[in-house]
Amino acid sequence: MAKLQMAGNASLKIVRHRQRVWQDYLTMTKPKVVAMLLLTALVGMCLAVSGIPPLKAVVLGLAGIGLQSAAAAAFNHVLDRRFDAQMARTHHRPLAKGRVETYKAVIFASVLMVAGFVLLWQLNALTAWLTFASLIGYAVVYTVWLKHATPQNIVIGGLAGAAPPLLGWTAVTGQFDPHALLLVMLVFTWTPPHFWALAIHRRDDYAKAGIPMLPVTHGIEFTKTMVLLYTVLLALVGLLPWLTGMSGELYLAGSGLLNLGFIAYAAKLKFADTTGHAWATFKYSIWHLLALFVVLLADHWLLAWWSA
Ligand code: HEM
Ligand SMILES: CC(C)=CCC/C(C)=C/CC/C(C)=C/COP(=O)(O)OP(=O)(O)O
Repeated sequence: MAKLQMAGNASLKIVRHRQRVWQDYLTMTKPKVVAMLLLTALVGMCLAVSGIPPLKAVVLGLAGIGLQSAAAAAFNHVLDRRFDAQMARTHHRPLAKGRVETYKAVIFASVLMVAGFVLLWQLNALTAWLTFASLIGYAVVYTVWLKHATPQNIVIGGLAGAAPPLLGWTAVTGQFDPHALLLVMLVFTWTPPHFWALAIHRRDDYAKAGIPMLPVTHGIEFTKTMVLLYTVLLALVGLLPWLTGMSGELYLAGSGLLNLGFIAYAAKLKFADTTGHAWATFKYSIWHLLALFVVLLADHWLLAWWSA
């Protein structure tokens, strides 16, 4: 009986260990961020055509962009492991804690990267190379260089995270379109208030790790002003899809409300509250982007249905 119980405990330990390993590898891919990137890519795919985009482009495109984004995130975990270990928010990460060996994480990220590239290559070379450029932009240019070089790091580096709508668009059409760049501009101007709200909340973490994020180099008050200015800029950029005729009135109303909400959060952060409101502003930014892209899609399909 005792032997049976010991064997049971041992197999339970093995199962728990396996679960932990899976969990660690999943964590390295930043799954929630990748899910959001894929939503923006999917909307890019849908807006690229008047009907429903071809299934092959959707499946291969999302899988390829998802794998390359996950690879970029895993490379970021590898290259940032020493800085992650110094910050309260990230010190428990698999590589920072040493639960996953660096060479295994590099192999994992490389396999995802190659698999993603091969899938996208089946669609077209433009999407494969653009996605690879975004991977390098985030995993190397931002993580290794920009992040430690200038407080404008996330503005410039944000271009890689803003690329998926364009990647989705080219996955379907195989060519550039200025309308796709409007979608990129939306995510690009959304990124600074998204990140700086969080950076205000986590200022001491970044100071401790010696990373020159804006609240560390220019102070919290200045960063709050920049958050507010970027939400206003985002609201203006948000008008462009409607002004250019890409999107209709449903988009105008929905994006208008969402952007006014973001301005209200940023204004409260700047004028009416202490830094305590920064976390709420960061959380709002995530729901804002999700809803903005759902509204873009709903508007696109409603317009197509209306004129069908
Ligand atoms: C350079 C650009 C960006 C920077 C520096 C940045 C930074 C961050 C950081 C540090 C977090 C973690 C917050 C936490 O501890 O909970 C986060 C969360 C998040 N970011 Fe960003 N971000 C960027 C761009 C983007 C983009 C382009 C997207 C999607 C289109 C995105 C989507 C998200 C989502 C969904 C979360 C929540 C993840 C979760 O709850 O696990 N971010 N971001
Ligand atoms: C192929 C392609 C589209 C690539 C883009 C990939 C990608 C995952 C972009 C998201 C940007 C992001 C989460 C930045 C945070 O990094 P951080 O190091 O500042 O944050 P951390 O401290 O939480 O790691």
